[in-house]
Amino acid sequence: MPLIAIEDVKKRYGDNEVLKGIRLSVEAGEVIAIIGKSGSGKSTLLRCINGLETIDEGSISVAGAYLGQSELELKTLRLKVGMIFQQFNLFPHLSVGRNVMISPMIVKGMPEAEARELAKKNLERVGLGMKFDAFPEQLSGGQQQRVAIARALSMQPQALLCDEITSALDPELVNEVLAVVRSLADDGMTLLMVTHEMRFAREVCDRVVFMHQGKVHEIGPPEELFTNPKTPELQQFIGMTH
Ligand SMILES: Nc1ncnc2c1ncn2[C@@H]1O[C@H](COP(=O)(O)OP(=O)(O)OP(=O)(O)O)[C@@H](O)[C@H]1O
Repeated sequence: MPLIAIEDVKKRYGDNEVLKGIRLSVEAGEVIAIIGKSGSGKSTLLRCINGLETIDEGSISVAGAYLGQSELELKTLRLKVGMIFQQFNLFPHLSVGRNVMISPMIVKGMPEAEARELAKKNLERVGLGMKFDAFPEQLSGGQQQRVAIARALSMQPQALLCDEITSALDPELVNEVLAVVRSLADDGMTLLMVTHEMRFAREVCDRVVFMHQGKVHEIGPPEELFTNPKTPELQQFIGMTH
């Protein structure tokens, strides 16, 4: 059974059908890049998987739990799936360590000492063990995004959804964040990434999903999609990104 099963998902905003029947199965440990033009529905798909948006038709399940409409089901789902955004959204008035500790304490009722140990471990995992007591404004954008990754990891998710997590960074800071994502992939984390980093998609991802007008237009291993795109839409998209 796949870790994430997306079946015939449709999503509308008013008359605008943004997702037009998405089917996608993600196995545990898979790393998937989602690419496509602006407006093709990439972010909406991630937000639906995390339960930030409701779906109009179809079903989404994560580790056997279905994304239903009830608050309890939503909460269960959100505990299984972490999400990282383009903006880091750290609490400016809390130390880095507290930023990472706060969700497990509040959402899971984890005792403070345990949350502190977990935060230390996850900050070390993203190379920021020494920044535990620093404040977000004292960090570079790349470091802040790595804190956001540590914060997502502190919820011990079964999958991480990354929505253009390097797009707000200066070019010289992109690689340090991608290196952390690469190490998570090496450790077996299931990752779904909306990304414009085609080289990263090629090197790190097991499969690439090309979305076009609310549908999965092409899907396959990166070497296949990038070297031998089947549709004119993907050929054009690849041409644009080179
Ligand atoms: N909250 C919303 N209300 C109304 N329409 C929305 C909303 N969110 C997204 N849309 C519309 O849904 C479509 C898909 O948007 P989405 O952000 O998923 O695309 P995307 O492929 O992620 O694009 P980008 O690469 O620009 O982020 C767009 O036409 C957008 O205007």
